[in-house]
Amino acid sequence: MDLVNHLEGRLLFAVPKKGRLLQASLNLLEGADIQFKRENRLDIALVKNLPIALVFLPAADIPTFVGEGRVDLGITGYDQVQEHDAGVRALARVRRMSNEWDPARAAASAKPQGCETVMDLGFGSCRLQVQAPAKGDYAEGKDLIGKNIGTSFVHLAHEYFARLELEQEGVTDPARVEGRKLRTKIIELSGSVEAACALGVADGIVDLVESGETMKAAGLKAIDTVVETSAILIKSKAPSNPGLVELIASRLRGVITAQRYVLCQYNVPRAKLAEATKVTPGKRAATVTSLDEEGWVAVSAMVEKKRIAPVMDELVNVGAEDILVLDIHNTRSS
Ligand SMILES: Nc1ncnc2c1ncn2[C@@H]1O[C@H](COP(=O)(O)OP(=O)(O)OP(=O)(O)O)[C@@H](O)[C@H]1O
Ligand SMILES: O=P(O)(O)OC[C@H]1O[C@H](OP(=O)(O)OP(=O)(O)O)[C@H](O)[C@@H]1O
Repeated sequence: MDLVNHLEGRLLFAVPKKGRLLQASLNLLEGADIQFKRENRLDIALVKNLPIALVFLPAADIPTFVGEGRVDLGITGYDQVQEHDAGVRALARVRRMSNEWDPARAAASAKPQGCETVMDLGFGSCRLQVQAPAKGDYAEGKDLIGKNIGTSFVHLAHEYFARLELEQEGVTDPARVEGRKLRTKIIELSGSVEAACALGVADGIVDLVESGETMKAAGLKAIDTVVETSAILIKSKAPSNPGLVELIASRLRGVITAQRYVLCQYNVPRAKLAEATKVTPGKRAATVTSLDEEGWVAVSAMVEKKRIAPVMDELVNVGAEDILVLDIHNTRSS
């Protein structure tokens, strides 16, 4: 089937085609019952049960497609959106300074540009950090001013060092950051950035750190954080079907909540109810029902998965009995 000719009337939804965000994104789509079959090597898949087409793109390109309004929705890292936005600021500055810049024409091409964050998706958490050799003398970002910096995040690295250089010169005007000609040399690398210091290409790097294992193995240490990031859902400023965007967002929110929470049920003497519901206040409020046994009630409340063990300990101390913890398959709320 010629998929490109079947996109008419469908909401375009960009999903990372590989890398760290791929599997968690696919799990989320499955949880939201977005059904599709991706043919081998094809980067477009039609959703069977909704008027959506999934477009599989590199995470780094998704903010561009969504920001230009070519794709309605996308899953990518917050770091990638920040890098894209820093690139747009740099380009705008170059245009303003060249003859190409025509404010009237820019205002006339009025299609809203840029993307908006719909929600945090709760996975892909890591930090974009400035790193230097663990055994070297560089202890802070400013020690790397004037040095060689390897990174895939060239625009964020440029802005970071532009700020430091201006600070060192005592300049406080933030407008001078964009497009500043740097004394620091930013070297663009597309992967395995950590190798750059050991191989003499760079004095320091700006790259992502999650567990810190890659950084440690390369003999590096983090000396500053540029951006804290996690996966986010973004939408274009003028999506083709805002109602469908809302529906997808609501389904994804339901899946994420279900992944984060468990349902805790227990019986407790009515006299201890106030104490017990302080331990499990629920998302909005705990559900309390009377038991056949005089003086006892049953309580059920959602509890964050990561807190469930101490919560159960506290419930036992309060006098709760028959404590059950149940997985939540899916949730929905307005
Ligand atoms: N170690 C990590 N832990 C958690 N999230 C990460 C990690 N590394 C990257 N990410 C997130 O995943 C996004 C995509 O990174 P990833 O390295 O998977 O990209 P990729 O599309 O495979 O590109 P590349 O070919 O450059 O590696 C990053 O922008 C970041 O938001
Ligand atoms: O702190 P850690 O848990 O070790 O993770 C950090 C590494 O993960 C990412 O790279 P990835 O493995 O995705 O490959 P890449 O270098 O090709 O981008 C990132 O660029 C770091 O290299």
